[in-house]
Amino acid sequence: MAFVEFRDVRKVYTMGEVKVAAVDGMTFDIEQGELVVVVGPSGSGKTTLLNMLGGMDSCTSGSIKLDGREISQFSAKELTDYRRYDIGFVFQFYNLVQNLTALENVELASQICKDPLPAADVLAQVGLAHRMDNFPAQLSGGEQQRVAIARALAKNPKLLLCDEPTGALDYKTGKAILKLLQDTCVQTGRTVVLITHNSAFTAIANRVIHIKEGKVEAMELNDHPISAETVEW
Ligand SMILES: Nc1ncnc2c1ncn2[C@@H]1O[C@H](COP(=O)(O)OP(=O)(O)OP(=O)(O)O)[C@@H](O)[C@H]1O
Repeated sequence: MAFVEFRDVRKVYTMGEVKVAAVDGMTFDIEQGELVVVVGPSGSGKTTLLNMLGGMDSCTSGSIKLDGREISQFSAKELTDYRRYDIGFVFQFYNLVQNLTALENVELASQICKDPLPAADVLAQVGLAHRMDNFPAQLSGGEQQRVAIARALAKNPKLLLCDEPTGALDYKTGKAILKLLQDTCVQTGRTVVLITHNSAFTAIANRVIHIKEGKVEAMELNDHPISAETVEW
């Protein structure tokens, strides 16, 4: 049994008379400790896939399992617990609380989960030991994204889900964030899923899932991922 199992998953949105199959029969596995890049053009269903995996949206049919548990059958209460305890999210636009310091932003997440990691330690891990008492407005975009990553990691989640985490950053800063996500995966064994439209990112992954028009077009395993430091786009 794989750590994550997607089996013939569909998500159909209905808008009046029109039905859109955002995810149209996807099947794939993810193993624990992998850095997975899900790549596909705009509108191919990446965010929908991530939202279902993260328990933010339900599937119309099919089966989604994480660590042997059938997410797709969860009640609303079970989904709340799943999002709270099992999943760390990183979004393109950081979503930090502006009137809390970096440390307080991370502590906020720790407060809602069972087995958090110490907020200050995680901030140090992402290279922000010297910026803990700063407010988001006093931090650069890359630093804010590091706080957001620390916030997600402090929950000690089973899965770290990242939706275009470098989308709002310049080239150099984006690369540093990719490196941080790759290091997190290699050094802590955390399973990281990153969605992107940038096919250059596939070179750093252990597993690449190519999606197109709501379907898995191809899946590759990469025995020798390159360091995020050397990736070019
Ligand atoms: N809540 C919704 N209601 C109706 N249609 C939706 C909804 N969410 C997504 N869709 C449609 O489903 C399809 C897939 O969308 P999704 O956001 O998953 O793609 P994406 O690959 O993440 O795109 P992008 O890279 O542009 O964010 C699109 O055609 C989109 O318009």
